[in-house]
Amino acid sequence: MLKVSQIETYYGPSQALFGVDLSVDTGELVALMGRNGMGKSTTIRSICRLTPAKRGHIVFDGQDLAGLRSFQAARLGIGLVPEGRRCFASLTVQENLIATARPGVWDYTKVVSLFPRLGERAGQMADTLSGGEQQMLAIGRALMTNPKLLILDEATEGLAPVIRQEIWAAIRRLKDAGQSLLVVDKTLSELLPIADACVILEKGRSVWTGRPSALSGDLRDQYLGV
Ligand SMILES: Nc1ncnc2c1ncn2[C@@H]1O[C@H](COP(=O)(O)OP(=O)(O)OP(=O)(O)O)[C@@H](O)[C@H]1O
Repeated sequence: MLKVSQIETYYGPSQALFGVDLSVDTGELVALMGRNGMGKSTTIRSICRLTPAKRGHIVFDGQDLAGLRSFQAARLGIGLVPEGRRCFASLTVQENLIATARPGVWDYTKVVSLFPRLGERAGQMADTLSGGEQQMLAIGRALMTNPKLLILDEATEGLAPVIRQEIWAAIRRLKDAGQSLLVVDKTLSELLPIADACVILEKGRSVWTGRPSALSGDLRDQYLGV
């Protein structure tokens, strides 16, 4: 479904990615890992065409993304839950969800059944929600676009344990339903058991790809600092 080959990405003159390879097959959950500042968010921004790669190729669902704008990548079926959530503050929960709706299996009723709290808060403005509720809204909003691939960037960061559990339960349900997922998250104890493959980034390069079961203690020490 997604094949990223040797991408190199810059912020102005400053190079952040020096050659990242990764792929996500249909129905797979791929964990994108690495310490702080190693290039995970930049890889995601490159895939979504928010910070386009200068070199290398990204092919999604058979189409090369070169030259596309970010909204066009979204239209092809790449759904992003960005770091920091970015809900529409001046819209209600229901309006946030309906604003991005596109036809498919995910609709308002289904999103609210995944996150009942969103249904309870349907008429509330997004900026009055707790951080955890905003995160659920960000995931729900991405699902409303009916993405072929859903990308989650640190979706459980900084949340209370009980809320994190709700979000992990939702991610597991999505995976069980066959949703293709690319996930960045530091909670490896939750992420690894549901990942089909892991890609480790180090200084803007993909340095290891494999099954979670092959991720040895030495690799974790060397690249993840855990
Ligand atoms: N807007 C920006 N302008 C300039 N450099 C940036 C910008 N955003 C990120 N970088 C740099 O790009 C590199 C990769 O950062 P990136 O945010 O992709 O890493 P990350 O693995 O997602 O880290 P974290 O886990 O801290 O979010 C870092 O050296 C970072 O300082």
